[in-house]
Amino acid sequence: MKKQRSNNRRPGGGRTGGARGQGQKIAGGAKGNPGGRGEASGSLPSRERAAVAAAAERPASARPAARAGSSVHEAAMAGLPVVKNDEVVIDIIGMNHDGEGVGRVEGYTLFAAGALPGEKARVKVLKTKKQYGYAKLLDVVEASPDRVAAPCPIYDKCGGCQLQHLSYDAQLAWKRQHVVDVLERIGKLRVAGGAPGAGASAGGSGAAGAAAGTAAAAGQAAADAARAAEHAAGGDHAVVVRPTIGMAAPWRYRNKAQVPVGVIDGALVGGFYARGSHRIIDMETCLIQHESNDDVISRVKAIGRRLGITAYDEETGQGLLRHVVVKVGFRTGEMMLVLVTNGDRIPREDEWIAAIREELPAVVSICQNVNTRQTNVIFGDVTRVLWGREVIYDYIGDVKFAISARSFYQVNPIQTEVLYGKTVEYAGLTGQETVIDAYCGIGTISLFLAQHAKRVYGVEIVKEAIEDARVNAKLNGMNHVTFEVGASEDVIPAWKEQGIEADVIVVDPPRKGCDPHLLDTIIKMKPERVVYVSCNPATLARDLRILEDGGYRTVEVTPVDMFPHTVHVECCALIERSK
Ligand SMILES: C[S@@+](CC[C@H](N)C(=O)[O-])C[C@H]1O[C@@H](n2cnc3c(N)ncnc32)[C@H](O)[C@@H]1O
Repeated sequence: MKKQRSNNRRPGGGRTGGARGQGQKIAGGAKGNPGGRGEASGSLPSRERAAVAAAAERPASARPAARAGSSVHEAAMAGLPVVKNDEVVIDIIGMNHDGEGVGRVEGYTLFAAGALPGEKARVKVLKTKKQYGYAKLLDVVEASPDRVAAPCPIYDKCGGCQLQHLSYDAQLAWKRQHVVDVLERIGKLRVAGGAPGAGASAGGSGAAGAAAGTAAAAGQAAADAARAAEHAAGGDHAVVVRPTIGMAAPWRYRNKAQVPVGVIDGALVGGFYARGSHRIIDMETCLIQHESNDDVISRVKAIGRRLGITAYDEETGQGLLRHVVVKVGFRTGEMMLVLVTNGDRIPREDEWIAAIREELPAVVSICQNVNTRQTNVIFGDVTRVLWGREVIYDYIGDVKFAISARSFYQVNPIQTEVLYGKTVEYAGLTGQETVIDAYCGIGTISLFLAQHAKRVYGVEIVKEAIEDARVNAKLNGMNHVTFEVGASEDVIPAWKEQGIEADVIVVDPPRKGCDPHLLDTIIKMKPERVVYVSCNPATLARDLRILEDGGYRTVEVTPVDMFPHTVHVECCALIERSK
């Protein structure tokens, strides 16, 4: 993507102001709007880490909203250098897990959404806590060379993406640096070339972010050399963190859209909830969504308006159409449309179906899901096929998958193939191995591994996912794969008791990481290799420390960018049994 330098903050922001000293107080101001979240640090000097870590310990939902009077009072009582509504100019020295810029006023940490590392920014304090506070970006006084103009016209309102204002190279470098930071800080691991200044850092000072992509490659070469030297010397090992594998074209990558439906000025609309609210904003295009999904949603809304279909109203519980869900098979082009409705009966159902079939020939499955509960959960329990097939098909690599209305399927199929390819590479399969895939979902990784293994066992806690996994194994003629429903921490010890031994164990847990009992079982089962696929570097680092203490050695970690322009960091780690 062409990098556009900009001195302006994100769309809708103010102008570039004049330079002022770091942390210089400007004025008290009008009422602020409390908001923002803070989580684990990425790329921060050690001084900030304690404050950021403290913020990370509490989930956003548990953090109380600021109360205007008490916030100012508390800040004054605590002797903080700023109080609510102060305006200050600060240097942004890092970016936290939520993509918020991190700055300091006399050692006090402020998080400001939209500000980038290396920038000087004028911000207004929204909320103060004892160790850190939140501020609103008013002006970028000095812009980072990594700042780009976000191409999405609704970026500021939507909240689905958090990093569109950061160049893609710098996003990748920041994700790698975030992994390095947590491995060192939480995992207490030594990262080859991971010390400050040696690796890529979009969160470093000033121009460090600009050179981040190149620095990543240079840091990597240094890392490889360091690792080879250590091996030769037989010394303490260092983990290699590879550069983040990004997308050649990091847009339009999502295969699934779930759009809430509502009414604006009497017309049926669908799009997204405005940031921090349940107000629906109409949207015609989403730049990270496959174009076909945009097209289907736009036409379905138009057909709904033509037929006088009512939209569900969250407050009154009245109205019919709640969500439009669309899935597309990137390889096959097949599409599924799911109308989530507040009730069984769809008025003029035949006309709906006829219009969709005529206008959208790629749609091979039209389903209805009924959800009459007053809840934020999208799907209800009952799904029926209105027309066409129950499933669409798609491929990851050479493996074919049947995807139903409710199946979980990775949303970025291009990068899923990259991630699973890395998993297979780290598993080091020759065709003779027995592999266990813990937290297997619908068996995507299991079947990918099964192409290269003697036997694969998959375990997953959701019964429907295991049913899908078995269907998919059959679809691919793979009868050397066994799936079982249950908690990995219960089923795998039972397998061990039954005499099942694994050469390789693959884990792909949810954000909270692996259950300690499972890690204990892995250590006792002594597989040669463990491959850890993680959507949360912090819990990955925590679990790697447990495996290291249990006689394993983390060899290499590769971040894979599954969700460009968002703060989500996915990675794959190779862990070997120490000799
Ligand atoms: C990150 S997903 C991975 C899914 C799959 N490996 C994939 O790539 O599509 C984590 C999965 O773990 C499942 N899960 C959560 N807790 C579990 C547990 N204790 N034992 C087994 N599976 C669990 C979830 O239902 C979910 O399908």
